[in-house]
Amino acid sequence: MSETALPSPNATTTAGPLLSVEDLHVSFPHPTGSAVEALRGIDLTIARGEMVGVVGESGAGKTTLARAILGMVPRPGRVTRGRVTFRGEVMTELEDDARRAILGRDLSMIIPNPRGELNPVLTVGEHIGNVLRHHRGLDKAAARTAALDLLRAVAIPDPQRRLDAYPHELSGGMAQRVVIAIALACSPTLVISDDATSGLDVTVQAQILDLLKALIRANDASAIFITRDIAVTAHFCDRIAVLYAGEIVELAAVGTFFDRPQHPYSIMLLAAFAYSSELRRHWTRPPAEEETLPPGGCSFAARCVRRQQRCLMERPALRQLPGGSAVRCHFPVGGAT
Ligand SMILES: Nc1ncnc2c1ncn2[C@@H]1O[C@H](COP(=O)(O)OP(=O)(O)OP(=O)(O)O)[C@@H](O)[C@H]1O
Repeated sequence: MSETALPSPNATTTAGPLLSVEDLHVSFPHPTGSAVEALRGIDLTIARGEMVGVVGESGAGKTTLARAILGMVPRPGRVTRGRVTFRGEVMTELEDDARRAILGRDLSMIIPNPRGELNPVLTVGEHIGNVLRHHRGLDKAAARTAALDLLRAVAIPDPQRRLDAYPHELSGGMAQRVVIAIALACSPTLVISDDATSGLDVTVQAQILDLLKALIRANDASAIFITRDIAVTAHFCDRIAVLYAGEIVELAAVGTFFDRPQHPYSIMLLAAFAYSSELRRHWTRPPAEEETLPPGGCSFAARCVRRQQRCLMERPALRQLPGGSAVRCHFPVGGAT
C-alpha cells in the first residue's frame, strides 16, 4: 500500500449533498431554569469531496454542531428543531443501533487529546483491528494486516513495532496519527475533525493536518474541519462557515472569505490573527463598551463596531450574496444590503 492509499470508499447511495443540516436548534437546560441555546438555526450542506472549515471562538457551538451531526448531543442537551441528513439518513431521528452502524464506518470524528480517548489496556493494533472487525467483518489476521497498512498510510514511524504498542508508549503526534488511522479505517465518506491537532506543537500540527487532508482527498471523502485557528481553514478548506453564538454569521468560499470578509465578526476574528494592532483596534470594541443589549436584535450587536439602531431591534437573517456566499448582517462590510 502506498503512503496515502486506503481501502476504497464506501459506495454512496444517494444523489444531492452528502450532508444537509437544516434549521438545526440544540439547547442545554441550565440549573437556573433558562436553557442555553447552543445552536440557533444552523443551515449547512456539504458536497461530496468538499472540505468545509467551521470557525468561531470558544462557546460558539462548534463541538455541539459536530455532535448533532453524529446524532450524539450529550444529555440533557437535545435537538429542539431541525434535522441533519447524511446520505439520505436522518441522523437526528435514527435509533442507536442504526446510528452505530454508520458511525466509524461512513462518518467518523477525530478529536483532540487522543491519548485520553485511547483505551490504555489495548494495543494500537487492537484499537484499529476492532474497528475493522466490527465494520468490515475482517478476521483477526486480516485486521492486523490492514491495521499495519493504515499505520503506514498515516506515516507513523516504525509501524510494525507500533502495532503492539500501548497508548502510553506513544508521543502526542503518534497518538494523533493512530486516532486518524482509526477514523479512516473504514474509508468514511465524511470525516469531522474537531480541533484535532490542538495541543500538539506547531510543526507536528502542520504535518498532521497535511497528512489528514491528503488521506481525505485520496479517498474522495468530505471533511468538516472545526477549529479556533482561522489560518487552518485557509490551508485546508474549500469553504468556511463562521459560527457566532450558535448561528452561522458568514459562509463563503475560502478565497472569497479571505479577500472580502463581509461580517464584522469575521473581520474581528481575522484581525485577531493579523500582525497589525491598528487593525485589531479598529475592529474591536473595548470590553468596557460591550454592553448587554436587549434580546431580539443581532447576537453580535454588543461587540460590533458597526452596529446601528436596526441591529438592536431586528435579528438579521442569513442572506445569500452573489457568488454563493451568505452573511447574517444588516450592514455587511462589503455593503451588500
Ligand atoms: N454538555 C453540556 N451541558 C451544558 N451546556 C453545554 C454542554 N455542551 C455545550 N454546552 C454549551 O453550549 C454552548 C456551545 O458549546 P460548544 O462546546 O459547542 O462550543 P465550542 O464552539 O465547541 O467551544 P470550544 O471551542 O471551547 O470547544 C456553550 O454555551 C456551552 O456552555
